[in-house]
Amino acid sequence: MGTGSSINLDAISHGAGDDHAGGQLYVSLKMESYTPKADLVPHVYGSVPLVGSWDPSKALPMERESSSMWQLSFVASPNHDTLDFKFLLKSKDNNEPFIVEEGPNRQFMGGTLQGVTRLALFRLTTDEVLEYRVCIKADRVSPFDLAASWRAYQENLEPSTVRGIPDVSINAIPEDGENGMSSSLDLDLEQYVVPSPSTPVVYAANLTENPRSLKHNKEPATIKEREVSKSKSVGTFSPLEKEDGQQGLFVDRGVGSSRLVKSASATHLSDSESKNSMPAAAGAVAAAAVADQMLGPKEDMHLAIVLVGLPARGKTFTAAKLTRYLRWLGHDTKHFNVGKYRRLKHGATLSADFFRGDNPDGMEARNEVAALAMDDMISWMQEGGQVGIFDATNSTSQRRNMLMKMAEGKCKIIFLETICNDPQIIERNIRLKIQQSPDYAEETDFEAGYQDFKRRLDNYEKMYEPVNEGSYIKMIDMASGQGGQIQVNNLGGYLPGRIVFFLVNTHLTPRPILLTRHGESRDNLRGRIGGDTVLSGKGEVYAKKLSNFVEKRLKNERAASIWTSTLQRTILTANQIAGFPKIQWRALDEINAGVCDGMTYEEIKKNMPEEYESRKKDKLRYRYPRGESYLDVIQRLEPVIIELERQRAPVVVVSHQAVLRALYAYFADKPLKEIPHIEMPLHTIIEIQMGVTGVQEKRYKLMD
Ligand SMILES: Nc1ncnc2c1ncn2[C@@H]1O[C@H](COP(=O)(O)OP(=O)(O)OP(=O)(O)O)[C@@H](O)[C@H]1O
Ligand SMILES: O=P(O)(O)OC[C@H]1O[C@](O)(CO)[C@@H](O)[C@@H]1O
Repeated sequence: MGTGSSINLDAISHGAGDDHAGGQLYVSLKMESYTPKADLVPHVYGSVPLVGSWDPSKALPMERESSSMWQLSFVASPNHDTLDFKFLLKSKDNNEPFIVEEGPNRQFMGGTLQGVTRLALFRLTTDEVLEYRVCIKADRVSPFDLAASWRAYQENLEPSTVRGIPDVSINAIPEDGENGMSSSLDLDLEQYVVPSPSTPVVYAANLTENPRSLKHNKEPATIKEREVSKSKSVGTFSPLEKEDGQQGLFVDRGVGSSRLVKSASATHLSDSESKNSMPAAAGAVAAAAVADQMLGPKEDMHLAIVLVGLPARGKTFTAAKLTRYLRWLGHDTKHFNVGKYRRLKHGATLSADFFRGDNPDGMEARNEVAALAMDDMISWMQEGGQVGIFDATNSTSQRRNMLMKMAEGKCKIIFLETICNDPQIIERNIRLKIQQSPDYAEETDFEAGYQDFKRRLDNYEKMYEPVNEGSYIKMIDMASGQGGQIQVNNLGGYLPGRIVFFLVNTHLTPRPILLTRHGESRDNLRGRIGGDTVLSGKGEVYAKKLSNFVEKRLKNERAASIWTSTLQRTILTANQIAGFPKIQWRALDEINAGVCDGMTYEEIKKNMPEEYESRKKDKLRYRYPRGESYLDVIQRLEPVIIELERQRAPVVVVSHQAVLRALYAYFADKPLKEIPHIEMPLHTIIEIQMGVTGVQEKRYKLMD
């Protein structure tokens, strides 16, 4: 095969990461000034399975990047194994004819091309030769840029170079081929990819509340409706005023039908009311809600987390993540983004001048939309909402005092300031902003958008006053990957404590979380729930496939961990995975079916029809006699979620249907009421990709 002295290509430029830093190698093969010959398309074939193992019929087609440029890029670890390859021309959908370029094999080894980057010569006839310029580039960048570029590429379905981030598409090199060569990433996993049900990832601010003035403000027609809407209030307790004005405490501890605390005027909620009311949290959150409800001042029943920070400091990102966490715990939480209000009222193409501190019209307009959003949030709280996340820069004391005045007697404000001093992170954030923010969606010139945002940022920096009033949390350099710090002032209560604990454990380091049920068990075959049986033959096959998958998918990971429940079907499923520590979590055990454990659904329906009906009516809150409800499962999974957020290395979670529904719902931000009905098929891996732009998902079905 190809030989040649090893030289560093001029084209190789080391990108954002330092030479000694970790990170991936992005290799980009480009061929230009291709004048199409019939339907011949440039391909690459070579020594590893990804590129056909020298079989032209399995050559990898290059993608057209522009009218005259074709490209193929892949991710490799700096110490990847040698790749011998050649360009060839053939049609995409059949294998004849194909024309292989003249000359020796090209060889890519250890991140450098061996030999010079010669032209690609294709001999069509004895006297007709096509010449194409070839460019082979290898850049080393941090995982951050990988995640950011990949996201931008996915979202824009275009080479993300157009909007400022190096073009990256991930075509990995497959596993060991017959020639025994291993490679850094495995494209043959792609053959297992199945569609994900989740909606395409949307810019976080777009998912926030719309101004009430823009939608029908449907006031509940009668007191009764108002009572039911109140019963949506957060947590477990909400005062229910009956027609005669008497108070009854409504306690929902995740039990099949709402039970009322013994009280003189306790009244039973009608089915429609209990069914319609916001399913409350259970366990610790319920107990805390009782305490806060009974002991705390009225305004403490409603909490406003008011973001503070310069642009591109992660306010919206943090606000969206916190909203997702609190909703998953059963708190009625809404995210109000003032930028969205501003765009709806004043348009999305305002220049940096709108944000100048000496622009009276701009200042007035900004305060006006902030007050509008605050009014909406307070109105929502008065209808029963509990936690409002108020997302804006709120960058001056004047603005914050305005908000505190509006909140007096209505809700408790805690300021949450995000501070970032790392210029590289700020730079990356700005690039992501230009990529994703609706403010620049119509800006086709990345550089112009970038400069405008920098001017906007400069305008804010001139006016910025760090938080030093009231109750506040300061997150300082939490995104740098080296921990950062959190400062807390004048904070108390259960929920603020949970919020601080959550924020302390979150970070932005990109890493995958792989979720999978155990392999098919003997009880699955019999249709029996719960139990602790071993795997069926099919389940054992899955265990083997899973270990192969994990070995390939986590091949380049220095560290990872495997989490199972304490039930043998998950332990046996993970048994064959080698090389990573295994941890058994009792919290990952399947929902406890109590007296129904080991029964089939038919047997429950026949022998315990009232239990069967209760569960069917409200599967989220129904609790098996001497067993659990889904709300109970969520509560016991909260420490698992915190630990998954805290981990910086990949985690493989091997658990059970109900448990995985709850975990998946957290990452996919599914409403509580959907959790018990989420499709969670056997023998399928859900890869949750946690990264700088939020959560994405990919699914692999290894077998039926
Ligand atoms: N604590 C943090 N510190 C620095 N960067 C962060 C933090 N959290 C998230 N980020 C990153 O900041 C990027 C931009 O965040 P986001 O859009 O939330 O900024 P923002 O502060 O809301 O900006 P703007 O005020 O212009 O809306 C996110 O994509 C994320 O990668
Ligand atoms: O909430 P559902 O739909 O009954 O699913 C939970 C059930 O799924 C299983 O894991 C498998 O049937 C049972 O052990 C468990 O009770």
